[in-house]
Amino acid sequence: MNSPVLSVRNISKRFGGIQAVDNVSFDVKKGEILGLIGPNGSGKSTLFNCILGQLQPDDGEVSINGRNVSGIRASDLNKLGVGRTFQQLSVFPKMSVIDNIILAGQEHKGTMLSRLFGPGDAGLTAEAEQMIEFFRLSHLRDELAGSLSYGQQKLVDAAMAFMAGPNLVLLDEPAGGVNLTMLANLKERLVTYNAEHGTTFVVIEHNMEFVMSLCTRIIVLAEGRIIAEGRPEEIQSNQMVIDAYLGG
Ligand SMILES: Nc1ncnc2c1ncn2[C@@H]1O[C@H](COP(=O)(O)OP(=O)(O)OP(=O)(O)O)[C@@H](O)[C@H]1O
Repeated sequence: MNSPVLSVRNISKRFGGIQAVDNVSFDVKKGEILGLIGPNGSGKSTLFNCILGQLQPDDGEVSINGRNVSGIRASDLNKLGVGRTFQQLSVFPKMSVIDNIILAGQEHKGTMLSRLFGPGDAGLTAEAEQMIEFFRLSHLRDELAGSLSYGQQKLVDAAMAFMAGPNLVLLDEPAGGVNLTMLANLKERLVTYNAEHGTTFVVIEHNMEFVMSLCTRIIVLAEGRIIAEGRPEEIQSNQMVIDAYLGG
């Protein structure tokens, strides 16, 4: 089957007088790492939230693996193997790293009340242990998530998103506030996961070095519209993109 993992068709979203996303369409194929870049306020997060069912678009349609998911609840998207990370960290600071990751697994499996009941097991410990090892967090397994450095918490956040056993992961500014050593680690882990599992990523990012070296394709948004699309090297030499974003 050749249908794209993610298909976005004519998505528009307005907030009062602001056209945050304006008739945006694109497809993402299995195994692609797509970067979504653009100036502050260009509509990247709004587009993510429309894709993930956290905002209802005014127009347009989103399909995942050929299935129209417009109007679907965010929690049901998890069950389709869609993971996400947020611009703001979503770890529970007073819980250990392992418990945060197990809990994320419970949520992805649709245990809606898991956050109220706290971490049980639900057969997820072994999976969580593997995820901890994969993200090289074993030495921090039992530490409270809130005691970790910001970069380490971002890795925990990523591990949580990956507990969906995802086909598709949307990462919202994974590099934001992360130091250089951690960044290299994060990028290497994402590339390895992509190569080993064929997982598709869509990444919003302002760190150009990170996004250009991580992604196989880049889409540039400005004022809610796609102004360019191409390979990283094409985007970096695109005059319209330099004028609208990279040049500043
Ligand atoms: N809930 C909201 N209510 C009103 N306006 C909003 C809302 N969310 C976003 N906007 C506006 O929509 C536009 C697009 O914002 P959005 O956050 O999607 O941009 P962005 O590209 O993700 O920005 P950044 O890079 O700063 O995160 C902005 O003008 C923003 O002020």
